[in-house]
Amino acid sequence: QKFDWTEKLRKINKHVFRNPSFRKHQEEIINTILSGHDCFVLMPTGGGKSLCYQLPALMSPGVTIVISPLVSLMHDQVYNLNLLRIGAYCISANTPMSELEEMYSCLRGVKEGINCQLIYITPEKFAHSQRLQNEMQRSFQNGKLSRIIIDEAHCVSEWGHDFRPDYKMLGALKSKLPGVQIMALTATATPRVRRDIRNILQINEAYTFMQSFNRPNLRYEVRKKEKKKSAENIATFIKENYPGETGIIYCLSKNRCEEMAAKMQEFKIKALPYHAGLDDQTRKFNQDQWSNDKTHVIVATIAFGMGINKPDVRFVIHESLPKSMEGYYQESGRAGRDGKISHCILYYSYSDKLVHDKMAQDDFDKKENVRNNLNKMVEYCETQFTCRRQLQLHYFGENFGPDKCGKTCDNC
Ligand SMILES: Nc1ncnc2c1ncn2[C@@H]1O[C@H](COP(=O)(O)OP(=O)(O)OP(=O)(O)O)[C@@H](O)[C@H]1O
Repeated sequence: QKFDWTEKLRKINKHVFRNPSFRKHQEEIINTILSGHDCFVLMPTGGGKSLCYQLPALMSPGVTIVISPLVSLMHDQVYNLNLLRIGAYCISANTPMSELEEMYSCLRGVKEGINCQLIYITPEKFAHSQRLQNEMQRSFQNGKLSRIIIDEAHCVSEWGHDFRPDYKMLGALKSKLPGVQIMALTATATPRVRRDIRNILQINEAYTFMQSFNRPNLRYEVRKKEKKKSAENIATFIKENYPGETGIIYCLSKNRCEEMAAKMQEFKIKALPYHAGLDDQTRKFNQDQWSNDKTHVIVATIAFGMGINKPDVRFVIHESLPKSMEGYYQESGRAGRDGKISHCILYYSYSDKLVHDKMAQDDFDKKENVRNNLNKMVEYCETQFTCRRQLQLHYFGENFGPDKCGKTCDNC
C-alpha cells in the first residue's frame, strides 16, 4: 500500500540508513506508526526492530523517546545514529546536568544549534525523576513529543525472564499522557508475557506484528553431560568445529565460570570469565577483549546478557540446565546474528535440575513458577523424538511443524 510518505520513507531508508530495501514487516510497521496507531512488535533477535522506530522518528516533527533497559546498549545505539548524522541523546542516572538541560530544551522544542530526534532514557531515570515526567507531559501537551518507544518490553512482566520493577512505572504513561502513541518491542514473549505487556502498558488496541521466532541458521542439540569430562568435551567440540572462532559458554555459578575459563586455557582455547563477582573494570575488560576478537570464548553466568550484539558468535554452549525455555531461547539466540550457521549445544544431566530446585527453595513465592519453568526445560532436554525447534516455538505459542526444521536439530 502506498502512502503520501512512501517515497520519502524509502529514500531515507536508502540514503540515511543505507539499507538497500526493507526487511519483512518493517515498512508495514513504519506505516502503522506514521498513521498514528499504537504498535506491538514481536520479532526475533537481529530482525531489525530498531529501524521500525528510528525511521519514523526522522519523519515526525517532535522528539521520539525510547525507553531501553541497558545503558551500554543505549550508548551503542546513539553512537551508531550519530555516525549516520542523526541527532540522539542518551539519558541515565549519571548524565551530567548540562546534557540533561540540552535534552530538556529538545523536549520543549527549543532546538537552536541542537540536533535531536531521539532521546534514549533508562526506565530508572523515568521512574525516579519527577522533573523528567513533568517535562515529558508538557512536551506532549505542546505537540513536541511524537511518541514513546518501549524497547525490550518483556521487562514489564513479572512472568518474563528479565523483569525490571521500574518498567512497571511505564504503565502510567497512558494515563499521564492521554492519547500518547506507544510502540512496544520485544524479541521474547510467551502468550502470557504478551498479555501482560498489553495490559500493563494499556495498549490493548495496538496493532500487533509478530514474526516467526524460528532462527533457521541455528543448529540445536542436547548432549549428555559427563560431569568429570565436561570441560574436555566442550573443548573438543570447539576445536573440531570452530577453532579460533567466537563463542559463549554459559555456566551456573561464578566459581564454575572461573574453573571453566581456566580449563579452556589449558586446552589452548583463548577464554575469559564474565560474572557478577568480578569488579566492573575486569568485567568490562573481558567483554571488550571478546568483542574485539582478542579472546575467543567468554565463559559466563547469565549476567552476560541483554545488549550483547556481536554478530559472529558461532556457538553458544550451556554447561548446565537453563532456568527456563524463555531464558534458553534468549541466551542461545545470541549465536548467529549475522545469519550464518551456528551451534547451540546444551549439556544436560538430571542432577543439574536438582541443584536448581535447591536454589529455588529459599524463594518460596516464586517456587511454583520456577519449578514449572524448569520442568519445561527438563522435558526439552529429555525428549528424544520431538523436534527441538517445535518445542521452543510451541512454548512461544507459535504453530511450527517439524517439517520446517529441515533436520537442523539433533532429534530431527
Ligand atoms: N532493512 C534492512 N536492510 C539491511 N539491514 C538491516 C535492515 N534493517 C535492519 N538491518 C540491520 O540488521 C541488524 C539488526 O538490527 P537491529 O539491531 O535493529 O535488530 P533487533 O531486532 O533490534 O535485534 P535485538 O533484539 O537483538 O536488539 C542491524 O545491523 C541493522 O543495521
